[in-house]
Amino acid sequence: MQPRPLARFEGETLSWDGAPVLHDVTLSLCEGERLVLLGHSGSGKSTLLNAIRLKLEAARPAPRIALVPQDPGLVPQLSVFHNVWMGGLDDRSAAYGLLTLLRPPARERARLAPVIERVGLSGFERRRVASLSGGQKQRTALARALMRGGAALIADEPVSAVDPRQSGDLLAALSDRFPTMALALHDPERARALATRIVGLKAGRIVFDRPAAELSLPTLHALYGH
Ligand SMILES: Nc1ncnc2c1ncn2[C@@H]1O[C@H](COP(=O)(O)OP(=O)(O)OP(=O)(O)O)[C@@H](O)[C@H]1O
Repeated sequence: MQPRPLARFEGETLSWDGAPVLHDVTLSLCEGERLVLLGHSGSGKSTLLNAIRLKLEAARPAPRIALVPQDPGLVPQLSVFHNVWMGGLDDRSAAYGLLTLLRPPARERARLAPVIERVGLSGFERRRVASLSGGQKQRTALARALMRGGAALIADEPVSAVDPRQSGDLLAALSDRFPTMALALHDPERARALATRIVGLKAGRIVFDRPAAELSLPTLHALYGH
């Protein structure tokens, strides 16, 4: 049986405020795929991820999705624990949310502990996000997505601020958790290791959309040439 497309584009132009960014986009994201977008800064990776998110949100029934935006959208005044906990906010009542904000119950701390450990932030639970390094903030955002879970993950350069040794391990944690993923990455080697399919963007277009195993590193690096 063919995998089911969760999002599909047929010759679409993707724009911001009427200004086209990507032309003639034909693409689908199917269940079970790990789709990685590669291309120069400004080539439209975030634009395409945003369009994929909108398609997923518009589907009926809409799949549960987790997001790791480029600007991670953490609440800096709150602790690591609270920011991660917010990944599951809409699974709980408002009253329970308020209670947890005021005084995290032990069972909630225990529930989050494995996720916080998975991203290497054990011991940082009580630290305010404002006081963290860029990489620690990014790991907090990844833990929030892992906490949320869902059918699909959309992540925009989710490991850009962590060191290369950790980034492979963090991407593995994401692919263990999410059956379907669409990610922007900037590292062709990481992309090849993670992706089932890679989409290359250049000069306002998709220049290739192929299984990762069929793409050589020189082909991927050529995206960044002039
Ligand atoms: N929210 C937005 N509102 C208006 N224009 C936007 C918005 N986001 C992106 N753009 C524009 O779309 C074009 C492509 O940007 P986009 O962020 O999609 O590229 P990118 O490949 O993700 O870049 P980077 O690697 O630097 O994040 C740029 O010209 C950018 O100014």
